[in-house]
Amino acid sequence: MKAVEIKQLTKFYKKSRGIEDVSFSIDQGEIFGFIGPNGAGKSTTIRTLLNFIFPTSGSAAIFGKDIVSETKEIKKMVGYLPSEVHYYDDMRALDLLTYSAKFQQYAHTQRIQELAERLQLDLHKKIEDLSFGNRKKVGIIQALLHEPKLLILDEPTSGLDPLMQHTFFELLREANQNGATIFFSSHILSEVQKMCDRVAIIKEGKIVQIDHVEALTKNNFKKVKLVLPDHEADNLSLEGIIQQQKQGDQLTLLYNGHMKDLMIRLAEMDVKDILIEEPSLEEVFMHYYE
Ligand SMILES: Nc1ncnc2c1ncn2[C@@H]1O[C@H](COP(=O)(O)OP(=O)(O)OP(=O)(O)O)[C@@H](O)[C@H]1O
Repeated sequence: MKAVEIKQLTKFYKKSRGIEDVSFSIDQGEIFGFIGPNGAGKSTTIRTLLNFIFPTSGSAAIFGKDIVSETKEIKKMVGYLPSEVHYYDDMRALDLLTYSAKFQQYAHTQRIQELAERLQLDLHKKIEDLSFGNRKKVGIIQALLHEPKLLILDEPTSGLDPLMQHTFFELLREANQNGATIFFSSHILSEVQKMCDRVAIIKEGKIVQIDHVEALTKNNFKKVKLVLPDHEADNLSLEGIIQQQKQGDQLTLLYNGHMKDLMIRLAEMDVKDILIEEPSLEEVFMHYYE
């Protein structure tokens, strides 16, 4: 059974497009990245999965349960961190989390304390007195508290300082080692590259690519840095060059053609130095959006 199975899911807000014909699945135990620019449809997908909004057509299941008719069962298995955390401002963080734990039928006072300590959150402050980042920590604790089988995280690191991001990723890895599946939506590609096994790229409401992070960055593309003398041209024309940029005496190419063709072309040139490396997910990703 898949942790998440989405089949031709479509959501229109009246006439405007949210997502269209989205299909993919996430295996149990996977850390799955979901990336795309603003307005691509990441939150719409997540909100539909959690039954906050109804699909226009298509279907999806979480651990075999239908997202519309069996949402109650799904909620027990899912920890959700929204991109923006809104709470009752007048409550203390501790009271809110204790209330939330009771709601989930979990009396986990010790776990609340433990997570708050690791995230350096003062539980005795009122929500309204917490900074954006500290509110986010309340959301993280709430999502992790009942040790859910699936964690759905929408832009989870926004507002966290680098040290806290590190702690947060540690907590996620621990949850994953204990069996949790993680669905990680983000537009910060470096963190998706660091955390995720596979990634789906969404653009204008449609999935444009699904692959292993490693395959996306390793198999298809190479980043080629050439140092050229002044008399060489500022650009290179060769099939397979996706992008090129000249800075000083350095020409950087994003290339997905045959290596041999590139070698033959370079052999005709006066190349002073060359470096061939794997592009970052960001460099590959940007290409999908041009
Ligand atoms: N409540 C709504 N009413 C009408 N249109 C909406 C609504 N919510 C989202 N949309 C539209 O649906 C599309 C997808 O938006 P969505 O918020 O899912 O994108 P996103 O990938 O999460 O973007 P971001 O990274 O900015 O959060 C956008 O064109 C957006 O304008």
